[in-house]
Order: sequence, then structure tokens, then C-alpha cells
Amino acid sequence: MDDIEPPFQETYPSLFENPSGKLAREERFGMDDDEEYCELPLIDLSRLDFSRDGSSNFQGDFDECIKEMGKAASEWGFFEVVNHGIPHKVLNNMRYEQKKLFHQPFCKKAEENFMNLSANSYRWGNPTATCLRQFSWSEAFQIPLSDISRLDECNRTRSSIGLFATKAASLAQRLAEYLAQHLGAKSSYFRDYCPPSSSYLRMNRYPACPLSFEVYGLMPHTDSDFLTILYQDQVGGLQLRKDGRWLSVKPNPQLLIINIGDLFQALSNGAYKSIEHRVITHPEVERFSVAYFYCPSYEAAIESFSKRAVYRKFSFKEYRQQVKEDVLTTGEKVGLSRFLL
Ligand SMILES: O=C(O)CCC(=O)C(=O)O
Ligand SMILES: [Fe+2]
Repeated sequence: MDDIEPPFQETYPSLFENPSGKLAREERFGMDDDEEYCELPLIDLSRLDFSRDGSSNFQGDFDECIKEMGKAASEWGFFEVVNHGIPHKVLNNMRYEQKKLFHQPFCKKAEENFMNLSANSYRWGNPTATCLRQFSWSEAFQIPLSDISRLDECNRTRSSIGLFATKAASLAQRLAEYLAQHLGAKSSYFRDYCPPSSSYLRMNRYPACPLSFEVYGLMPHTDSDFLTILYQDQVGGLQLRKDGRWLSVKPNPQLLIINIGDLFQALSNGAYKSIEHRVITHPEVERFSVAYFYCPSYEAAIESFSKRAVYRKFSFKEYRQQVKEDVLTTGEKVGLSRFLL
């Protein structure tokens, strides 16, 4: 059988020959010697649903739910949700198809026309890395929602991915609207500027990594969207930075993780936080996750709700171009601070 793994070490021998300085244990896990786990705020979204089982929830529960979300978005930039409305069957089918795709031979995945995806949809490692710390031991398919209908694998693959995307799109919009309302802002913004076709899915696979103390699964970053819905498996490895410490998120495939992206931080004038996060690798087990990135159209203007804006108005296109330029010239995304007034 052909190898499914991207040729990480073979392609970048100089990076891997003399691993320069390990990711020190305290850098991987925070100051303590042991991995430090955090309890993310867990929010039961059934309280948003007024007609569930024919019964109505109380307005008080609804308000409380939105308050909890707003608080989590401000204090953590991350929260977990249960009763989120995406059926487990949809999630399971998505994961099944994702595994099937990634378990194809590397040479097939890397083909230009694989599944009739747009060019550069498949990515792995980091071709511009100059040291191991900049390298990501992972592979991903990045799929704009507008590409899903033309996927030419079998129908089942297309419909499983499509169904997941449709459900995630509607959840993302609802959450964004409630989060905006919580700040007293107009929630119609999202309906007007975030058509489903401008969002995208990223399926991630983190192969077991023999050098798991040397290399990240995904480098530290913030997401360049309004919010992200993440569905991860049971392996674990996601960490977020809170108050200067890296904390690990306990994996629970029954829950979805929601995190605030840069654009919501700008829109909310810094009230909601786009938090840095990363993935560490596992020495023996592969890990899968899928992220839905809720984005506006390229032309959409991002402008703070507040009269005393701390960020200047910018378009999503401008933001993407700036990120791209910074990554090319400095090796890193600078992000929102570029747009501070
Ligand atoms: O795999 C994960 O847990 C995180 C993925 C992620 O942060 C991303 O794709 O932007
Ligand atoms: Fe991310």
C-alpha cells in the first residue's frame, strides 16, 4: 500500500537533521511540569430554542444563555457548546469521510486535481519554515463552501461534508447574531455580509509524530474570521493561551468548541477576544479535527460597533492581504494590531 503520510522529514532534511532546541517542557505545557488542563465554559444551547419538544423555554433561560456566551467570549475567547443542533450522525459521517480522504496515498492527496478541489486546497507542513518551531506536523484540506458542490469523490463524501457545512453555517450565524445582540449591536450585519459561500472548512489531520517534543501540530495562531466552530476527536492536543500560560483543552467529541476570531474582536472593539491557540502532536496516535471558519465576503467592511473605535475600518480583503504579506516578509502573522488606530 502506498504511504499516506506526507514526507515531512524527507522533504525538509535540514530542518530535522539537527533539531535545534526542543520545545521546552514548560513551553509545551506551561510553567508547571505537568500538562495543565482548563475547564472551558460549557454552554447549553437548548435554552436558545423556544419550540423544542413543543415546549417553550423561559425568556430568563434564553437571556442567561446569551449572557454566558458573551461572558465566555470576553473572558476566554473560547467556549464549548452542547445541544448545538448538529446531529451526532452528521458529525460521525463527517469524521468518517474525513478519515477516508486523509487515508488515501499522499501522492493522490497532493495531486492538483484531487477530488476536483481548487488548487492549493491540500497543504501540509510549512514550506517556508526556517526552523522546527515554525513547522506544523499536520496536513489539511481547506475547502471553501462554494467548492463543496463540485467535489467529485463519491456522492456520499460530498453529501456528508455538505451537510456538516450547512449545519455549521446556520449555527455560526445564530451564535454571531446573539453575540452581537449581547453587545447591543445590530445583528443583521451577519445576514447581509456573511453569505455561506464566503466561509470555509478546514479538515485537519495530525499524524503521530516521532518528534512530538520538537514540533507543533499547528503553530500558535489566531483565526482570521468572525468565529470558528471546531469538532475534534478524542485524542487531544489543542492548547490555548490564557494570561500568559498555555492550557490544554480536554477533548470531548460530544461537544463543539467555539472560538472568537480576529474579525469579531475588531467588530466588538476588543470586547470579545481572539485568543492564540495551537496544537501539540501525539507521539503515537493520529488526531483529526474539522474547523468551520465563519467569514464575510471579501468586500465586507469590518468596523467597530463602538463610537470610540480602537481599530480602523478595514475590508476583509485588506485583512487577508495584510496577513499574507506579513507572513511572507516576517514569517508570522501580525494580525489585528496592524489596524490599531
Ligand atoms: O485542530 C485543532 O484543534 C485546532 C485547529 C485550528 O486551530 C485551525 O485549524 O485553525
Ligand atoms: Fe485555529
